[in-house]
Amino acid sequence: MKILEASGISKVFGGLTAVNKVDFHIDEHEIVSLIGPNGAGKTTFFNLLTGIYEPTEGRVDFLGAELKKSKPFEITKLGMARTFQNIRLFSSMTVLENVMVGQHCRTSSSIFDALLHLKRHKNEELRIRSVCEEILEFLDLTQYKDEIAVSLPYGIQRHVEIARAMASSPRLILLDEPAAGLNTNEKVEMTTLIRKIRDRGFTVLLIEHDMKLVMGISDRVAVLDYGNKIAEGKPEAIMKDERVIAAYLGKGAEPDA
Ligand SMILES: Nc1ncnc2c1ncn2[C@@H]1O[C@H](COP(=O)(O)OP(=O)(O)OP(=O)(O)O)[C@@H](O)[C@H]1O
Repeated sequence: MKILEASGISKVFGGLTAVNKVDFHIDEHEIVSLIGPNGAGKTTFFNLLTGIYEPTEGRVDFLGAELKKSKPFEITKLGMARTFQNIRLFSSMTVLENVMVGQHCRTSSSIFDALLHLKRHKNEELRIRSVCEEILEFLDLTQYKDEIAVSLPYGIQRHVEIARAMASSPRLILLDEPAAGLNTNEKVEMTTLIRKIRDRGFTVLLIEHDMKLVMGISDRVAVLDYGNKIAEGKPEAIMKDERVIAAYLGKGAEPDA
């Protein structure tokens, strides 16, 4: 089942076409990677999917309905969560608190319930805490739950960001360069984590520059170059695609170099 579909989407900034008439879809439970050289339009494409930008033309359908002028928080509520290229954790909060923020869009008690310390709010708090503790357990992060998130190693912080995305109970998780800044061991752990979240039932779309990770984990890979989708297919086919090699990897380069 198609969970997300972009049909002919473009984004023009002044005179620059950052994304040009791109068709794209992702099926439920797939892991799909979006690759391309610097400036190819990957982040802009993510921003179009998540409501940060409105397409200049084309449309995006998520779970069968068009995302027309939807704001990012509305899209999160619909079931799409994302992480960012630069880690965005709350600096004064613990790991558990950061993850609990992710559940915010699923709460039903109001600010007044909280201010008045109503039982409804307390029960909600307990429910959120238990959901988030389970996510931390699932991602082997329980030992860090009371630590200040930003004091932890970079690799762990990236896992916490993904835990926070999971906490909004999304159908689709978008990961923007999850392996950026990670060392070799951390990249292996990240690969394991992404597989694990897919096996739990999530659908994953990632932007990633690390070819080893991309080719090892993806069911499908889409390639952007100067805003155009120049190739799409299984990793083995993408690695051999002449246009991809020329555009992205440089002629004669090995994809896992
Ligand atoms: N807000 C903006 N205003 C004007 N131009 C922009 C804006 N955002 C991106 N661009 C331009 O659009 C093009 C695509 O940029 P984008 O950041 O989407 O590429 P990318 O593939 O994500 O690159 P990278 O891999 O370096 O993150 C670039 O030429 C960039 O300079």
